[in-house]
Amino acid sequence: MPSLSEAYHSHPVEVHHHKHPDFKSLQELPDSYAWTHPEDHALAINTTSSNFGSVPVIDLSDRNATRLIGHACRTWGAFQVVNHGVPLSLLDHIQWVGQTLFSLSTHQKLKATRSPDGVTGYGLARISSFFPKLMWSEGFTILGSPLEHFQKLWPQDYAKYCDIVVEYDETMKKLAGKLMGLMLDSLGISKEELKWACPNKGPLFKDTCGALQLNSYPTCPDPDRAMGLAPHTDSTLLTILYQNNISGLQVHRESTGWVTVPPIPGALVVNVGDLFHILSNGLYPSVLHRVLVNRSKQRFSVAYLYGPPSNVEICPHAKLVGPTRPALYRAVTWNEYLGTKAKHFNKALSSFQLCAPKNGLFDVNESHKNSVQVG
Ligand SMILES: C=C1C[C@]23C[C@H]1CC[C@H]2[C@@]12CCC[C@@](C)(C(=O)O1)[C@H]2[C@@H]3C(=O)O
Ligand SMILES: O=C(O)CCC(=O)C(=O)O
Ligand SMILES: [Fe+2]
Repeated sequence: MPSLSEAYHSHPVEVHHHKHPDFKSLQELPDSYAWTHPEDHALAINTTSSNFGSVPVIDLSDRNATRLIGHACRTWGAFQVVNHGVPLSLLDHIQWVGQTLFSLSTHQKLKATRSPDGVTGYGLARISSFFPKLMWSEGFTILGSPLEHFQKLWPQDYAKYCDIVVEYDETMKKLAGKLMGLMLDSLGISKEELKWACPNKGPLFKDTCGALQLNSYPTCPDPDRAMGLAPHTDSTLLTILYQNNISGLQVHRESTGWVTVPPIPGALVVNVGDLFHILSNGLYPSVLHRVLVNRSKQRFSVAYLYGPPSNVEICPHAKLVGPTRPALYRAVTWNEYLGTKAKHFNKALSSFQLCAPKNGLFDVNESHKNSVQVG
């Protein structure tokens, strides 16, 4: 069974780590990081508005939680959760791990560099190659045990950092299973109706895969022209995001444009990912999001990227497919999806489309041909 760590073997993602700057030493924004240019509207960073409210905040102990989650997924593709049961101390601890990691010297961090065909380790945003400008951030991806990398970063005291990551991973996995159940429930699908969710032995959703992404957005000398993390959707079923108390995350909504997701102490942000989009047959669209940076405060976040067991094919659920609503996507495993994302980035989802919603039917091969390869 190919594991997630092999997702990029067929499509190595070349990111030029040697260009990695020491952000702190830069007094001015280098041109390679400047996303706005008077003649280049395509790269405009403008936040359209933020007077229209933001993503719903849902109390998981509310008896209407399922309905509220359904509404949030349909209309925003994202929501915040409170009363989620994750101890605040654990959120503090994982933030401490991230902050300690990113404040190591560049030389030290590069010892744990992510390889082009690997998933884990330190590096610039993997999606960098699809954009003409660099992003003002650094990241660290963890899959399973962080031991190997952490031993390189902290030869003496890696164990205490590992313990926190393992606890965070386990806690997020449980919460993700719960959220997955609620999201399915809101579509009228019980867990028993999703075969892979119910293994013969052990708890529901026990064989799922998860990755942790630690992100740091250093203070920036010219934040209005910089981009922390460029617009993207996550290639997951769902993503649980912890952000520190510095705002920067924005979600895109057709009707309003870019909307800030304000940090709420102790709350977690949940994003619908591309695989849930497929599973829901397009009813819960994956949310486009990005991160802006600021001049005076370092921003920090941790994403738990949640997906199905690696051998499972995700397809539109039978209950959501019928004569008036054909299956919009073909079946795909998480590995195949990540490989396609690495190659086609924001064209990945439509490359699995079976019928174009507006222009009627067209064949899958057509859609493959049409997907543009950038970078
Ligand atoms: C399991 C995943 C999901 C990944 C790839 C791999 C590990 C890291 C994830 C992210 C995290 C940052 C944004 C993103 C777009 C990126 O560049 O790396 C994500 C990507 C995806 O959701 O496609
Ligand atoms: O930093 C954030 O708030 C968002 C990070 C993100 O989108 C990701 O890691 O996929
Ligand atoms: Fe994301």
